[in-house]
Amino acid sequence: MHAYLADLLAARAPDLPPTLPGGARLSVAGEGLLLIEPAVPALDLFLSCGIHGNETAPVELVDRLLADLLDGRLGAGARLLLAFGNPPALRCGERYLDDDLNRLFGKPAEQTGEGPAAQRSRELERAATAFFAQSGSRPRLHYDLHTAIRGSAIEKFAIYPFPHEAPFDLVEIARLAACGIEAVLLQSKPSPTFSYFTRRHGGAHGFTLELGRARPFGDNGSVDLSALEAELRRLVTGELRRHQVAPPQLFTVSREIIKTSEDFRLHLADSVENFTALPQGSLLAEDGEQRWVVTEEDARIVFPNPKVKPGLRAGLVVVPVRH
Ligand SMILES: O=C(O)CCC(=O)N[C@@H](CCC(=O)O)C(=O)O
Ligand SMILES: [Zn+2]
Repeated sequence: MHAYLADLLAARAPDLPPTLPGGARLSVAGEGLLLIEPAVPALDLFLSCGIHGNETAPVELVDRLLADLLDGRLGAGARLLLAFGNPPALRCGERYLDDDLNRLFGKPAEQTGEGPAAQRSRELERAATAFFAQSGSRPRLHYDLHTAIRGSAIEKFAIYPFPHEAPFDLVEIARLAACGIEAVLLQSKPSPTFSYFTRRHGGAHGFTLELGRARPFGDNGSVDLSALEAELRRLVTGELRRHQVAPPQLFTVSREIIKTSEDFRLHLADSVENFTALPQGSLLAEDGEQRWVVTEEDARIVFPNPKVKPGLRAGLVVVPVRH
């Protein structure tokens, strides 16, 4: 772990130079928020990590990129916003403290309240909005880097937030494949997530990336992020490739299972992994009178979690896109 992250986790003030060795300006845009501005950027790249405080592999990855930018081993040819999303939760190694940050984006204060997570989500929204407001005609990318609670039959996958009237972008899906992302889930409705927010309100290609399983700092050696890191390093230097690679598996999100009360029961063992097949006709979940029966052919479960707060997503039912 390098100095900036160590200071952030220890709640010490950062000790940063005003410029990088190559001349790009460096400024602090808030706690865990760094803005890097070269004179003539080729693209605008926002990397966020640690939105969930126990998801450390992406935090270590961004820490490495930042350390190389600071000592000049990596030159900034892109305008960059780096966000370590939830410092208090990172300090505790918890997914979240008062509320799940990634369920608060784009929501009005009447729905989120004024707790620390709600305030942080608004600070992150402001930073992202201000960042992309200065992008002009430059390409805009946001990768929100996560890891999953459960094991997964597909280790590295991405969520493509609902793009409304825009088509799913095949160049950006190919970029994800070049990053080692094996599957992309195409969302069919809006979400209260950071990547949906930057897509909707920042005009960015926003994606959530799931990079293996959530583990503590220093325990992430088993997940291979080398292809992602190589592409991020290219993007940071300002190189925007059009990748010609085999496409990842595509899934559409058929349904979101929303827990409505504490009576919610998910009929899946805790050991069931992401992308496990769901037998057609089986009872997936119940909540009082409501029953979720698997109607889809070839359905899989992603992010099953019966412990979420009522009102939140307790799982996604996804189906493969037939080519
Ligand atoms: O493994 C899990 O159940 C959750 C892992 C995680 O934090 N995933 C993100 C996905 C965000 C999205 O749908 O774009 C989340 O749940 O916030
Ligand atoms: Zn997460």
